[in-house]
Amino acid sequence: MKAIELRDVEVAFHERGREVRAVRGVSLNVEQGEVFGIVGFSGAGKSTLVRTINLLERPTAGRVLIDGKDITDARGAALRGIRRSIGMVFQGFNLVGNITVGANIRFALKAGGWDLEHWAGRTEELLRLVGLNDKATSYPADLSGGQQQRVAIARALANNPRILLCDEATSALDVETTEGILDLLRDINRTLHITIVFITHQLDIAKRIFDHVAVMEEGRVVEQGATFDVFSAPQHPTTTALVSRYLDVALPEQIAPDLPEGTLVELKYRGDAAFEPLITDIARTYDASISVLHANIEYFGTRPIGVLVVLVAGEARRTGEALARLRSRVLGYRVLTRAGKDDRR
Ligand SMILES: Nc1ncnc2c1ncn2[C@@H]1O[C@H](COP(=O)(O)OP(=O)(O)OP(=O)(O)O)[C@@H](O)[C@H]1O
Repeated sequence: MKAIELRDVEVAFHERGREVRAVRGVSLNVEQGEVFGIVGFSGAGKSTLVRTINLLERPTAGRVLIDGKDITDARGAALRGIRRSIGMVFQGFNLVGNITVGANIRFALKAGGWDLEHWAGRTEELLRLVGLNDKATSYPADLSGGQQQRVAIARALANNPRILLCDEATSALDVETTEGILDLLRDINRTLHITIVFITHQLDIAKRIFDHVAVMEEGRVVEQGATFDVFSAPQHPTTTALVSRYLDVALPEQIAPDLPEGTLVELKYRGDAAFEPLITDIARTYDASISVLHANIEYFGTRPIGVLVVLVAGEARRTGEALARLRSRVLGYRVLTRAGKDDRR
């Protein structure tokens, strides 16, 4: 079942007589219970698009459906109800600084219409869920960035939302803290069955938790699908650029000039296919020498994408045939120059 459906959504801003079309005719479906990612470079329209889901940004055109119900024109009490059923967390945490962690959460409970008698119990329950049971009386400034984001997540979950929107929720955090927050979000997604929409420009986040992903560029969704499929065989130049930035191998320049003669090639392949036998086979068939200089496997969810850098040497014509054969068997093929700079073919 679809938790979120966007149909031909447009958002235009008017700034000093100029129109900015931040979102241009975006249609996408987010299934109930999944983690859906939106990736793209800065200014692509990701935040604006996600803000249409809870109508923080009202579409200029198009429709927004939540659980099959068209909410595009909701106002007043109906709009407040929708906002309560959709939690949101931001890069900058957005906690109120001069009140305690507990008070920040009670704020959300009050807005959600909870009876006073349930506030204490619910606050404790939420803080326990995010692993901060002992922090109710602390102030946000006394917590680490990761802890502050945990409070923001607890607050966003206060009113039992069915959907959680995360806008660059880990971008202000270091790698280890990010991992903790991503694990927490995955747990919340699995145990509470909350659908998550997560914006990021970082592929290492995308590969860890997204089930499906949409790639945005200049207000449009240029590619979408299952995360592994999109990133293992990108179709659009923006996706290719995102993946390349993440997966490309930079050989240390000092070893490159010392390498023996031959062609240096970077290969990308779906890591579930056994690749080593193929290399041995090609080397034997074309009487070429193929040495593996670098091998790396990156997991997207449970599925791997492999990156290899090989040096192919031998008699020129046979080597050319070996390279052509290799190229026909991989997802990505790139000839590297000795200085480590690429020479795209
Ligand atoms: N309130 C606004 N008024 C005018 N223009 C806006 C407004 N909000 C966003 N924009 C413009 O819309 C475009 C998309 O912005 P948006 O923040 O949605 O992109 P983004 O992909 O989330 O970028 P980032 O990753 O940098 O946050 C940008 O050109 C931005 O300047």
